[in-house]
Amino acid sequence: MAGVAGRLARLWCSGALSSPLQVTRFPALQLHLCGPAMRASQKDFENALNQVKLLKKDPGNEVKLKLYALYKQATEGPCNVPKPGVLDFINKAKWDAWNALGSLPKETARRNYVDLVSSLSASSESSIQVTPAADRKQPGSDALVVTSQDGITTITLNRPDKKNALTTQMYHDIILALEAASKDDSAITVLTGNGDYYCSGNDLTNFTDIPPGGVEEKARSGAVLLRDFVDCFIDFPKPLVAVVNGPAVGISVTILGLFDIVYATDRATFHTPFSHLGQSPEGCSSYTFPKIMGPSKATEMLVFGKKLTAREACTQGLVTEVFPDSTFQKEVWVRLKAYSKLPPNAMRISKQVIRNTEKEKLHAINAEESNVLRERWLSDECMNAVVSFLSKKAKL
Ligand SMILES: CCCCCCCCCC/C=C/CC(=O)SCCNC(=O)CCNC(=O)[C@H](O)C(C)(C)COP(=O)(O)OP(=O)(O)OC[C@H]1O[C@@H](n2cnc3c(N)ncnc32)[C@H](O)[C@@H]1OP(=O)(O)O
Repeated sequence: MAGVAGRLARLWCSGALSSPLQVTRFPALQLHLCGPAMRASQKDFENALNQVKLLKKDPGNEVKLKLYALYKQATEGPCNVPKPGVLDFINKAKWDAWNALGSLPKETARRNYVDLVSSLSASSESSIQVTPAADRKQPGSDALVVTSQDGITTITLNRPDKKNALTTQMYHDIILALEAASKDDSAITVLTGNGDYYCSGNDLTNFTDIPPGGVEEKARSGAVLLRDFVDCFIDFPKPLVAVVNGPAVGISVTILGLFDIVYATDRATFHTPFSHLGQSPEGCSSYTFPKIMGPSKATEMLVFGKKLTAREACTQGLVTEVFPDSTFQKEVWVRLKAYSKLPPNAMRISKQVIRNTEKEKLHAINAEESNVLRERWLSDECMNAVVSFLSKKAKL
């Protein structure tokens, strides 16, 4: 990521972004390239600084790095701090982006910052998917699709190119979708994935999006988000079904212990490589997995990262039933449509009778797991694993 941002920033400085394609992608540059010395006043710059806080859509890490670099260049001039160590990957990415601006004059950096923010504000206003976080009722992006039909609300993870890895926005949106589904008139709620994967777990680029408070602050807010996310599954009042359409990794596996039914294609696998990633179990799996499959099988999965096939997961009790991939969708949906016609109140009450005795305990376990993980995220073991993945040196 640092490389891409650095290359982008270097191109920007060199004026090479003047081709029609690049001007379309960064419309703000058009102003900068076509007019001689269009100046940005200090007031324009301050307005842009305020505007950036009001962006409705997360512009992504590359753009944020660029904003950071331009801000530093505009306020302090060329990069004047020592290069961070190789393991300090977030500060190094920021340093790279700033350093790549070379001797770009402060005034030009200010102008570019103002133009970039104004292009972001324009595209953010024209996006119909986005609503302010505070009153967001629908998913904030198309990475999550929620449909309701035949008494079933289906929440579909929709980032097939990224194996449905969960961004922070998606955690928020799943929370909102579950809250809405708990109150709508559907009888059953389903979580599934689009594409060949069910879900590859936490999106590891979540680790690169560091707030001004630094990594500690990120770990703290990550732990709160994790806890809120898992709490929603613990409290979900209606039958909750996972339709596992392909391999599942990390948190998408651990929360299965909180589902009422798990249907899986025979192509699915179940993998919780927490030790490999320097992390520790979440989703209440430290409690549900030993309970479901016994402590030693749970240890193989959660401590040693043993990957289970769908049939193994079914034998261990994590999966309810396995279907041949060729008939998976058809068989599962016929089954679910039939179940959704059962009296909804009776189903809800029966679920609660089955689950309620454990709720308090599960909330306490969730809180503890989230705290432990917060510490883990700050460990060298975890940081090294994330760096390895992001620099394409490691895969599971
Ligand atoms: C302090 C931070 C807090 C943030 C907020 C946290 C809130 C809660 C956190 C809860 C914690 C959960 C723990 C976990 O879930 S651990 C599991 C994490 N997942 C992984 O480690 C999987 C990593 N991915 C892989 O190993 C492989 O991609 C794969 C899944 C085995 C698939 O391999 P395959 O060769 O088939 O496909 P590609 O690798 O080419 O993947 C296609 C593209 O998708 C990108 N990808 C896939 N998975 C992820 C992921 N988890 N995070 C980010 N990106 C992912 C992959 O990079 C490819 O992208 P590209 O096309 O741009 O190269």
